Amino acid sequence: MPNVFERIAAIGVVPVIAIENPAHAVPLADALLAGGLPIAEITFRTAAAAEVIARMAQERPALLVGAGTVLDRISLDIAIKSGAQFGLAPGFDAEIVDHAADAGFPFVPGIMTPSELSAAMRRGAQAVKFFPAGTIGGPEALKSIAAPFAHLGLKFIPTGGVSPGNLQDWLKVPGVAAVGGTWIAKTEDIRAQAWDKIAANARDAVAAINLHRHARA
Ligand SMILES: O=C(O)C(=O)C[C@H](O)[C@H](O)COP(=O)(O)O
Repeated sequence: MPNVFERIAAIGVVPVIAIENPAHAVPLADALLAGGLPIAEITFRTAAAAEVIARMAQERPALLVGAGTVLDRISLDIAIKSGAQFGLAPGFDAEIVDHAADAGFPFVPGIMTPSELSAAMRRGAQAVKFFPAGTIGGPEALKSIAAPFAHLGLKFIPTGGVSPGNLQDWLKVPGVAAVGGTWIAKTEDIRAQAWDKIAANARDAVAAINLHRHARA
């Protein structure tokens, strides 16, 4: 069984989700699964996050459920208790990274500078979220920042400003395991229960990943 980081890399795209209503958890999971995208990052930006994670984890075990926007130890504990299989944060916080490691919980901290990358690496991170990817300077910025660390095998998940239009450029950067973004399952589409639209977005994203991988094979 591949570990969580390997599973994320195999899927190649992580939908970042802010969902408001726990009743939408299972239909959203089904839309993603129908689109061939068995992963969700449920952010702690809404009060519903823990309940959504719990419902998805219990009722749709085929979905790899991560907790996003984990900004403190309490959220981390709640994420673990709710059944999240991994966690992510937009920034690097050594206390949270250590707490996750102590709990044996796979965690992806956010970084935007070589110093943060270095600190994340020293604390044992295997993968980092490059955030806010577009604003920092796009794929060229990540290429430059990652170059001195390339021999260490660290994996990157650029997030923030990634879209269907630039996804291919991000995937070309060495070390990028997956891309992340909100475009697949937007809060307003979840609110409107636009499950077919979300499934279609998921399908398109998966197709773009596969196209890139076949072109390289
Ligand atoms: O919430 C977090 O923990 C984050 O890391 C932030 C999100 O990943 C970005 O807000 C993505 O935003 P888009 O540019 O709309 O794809």
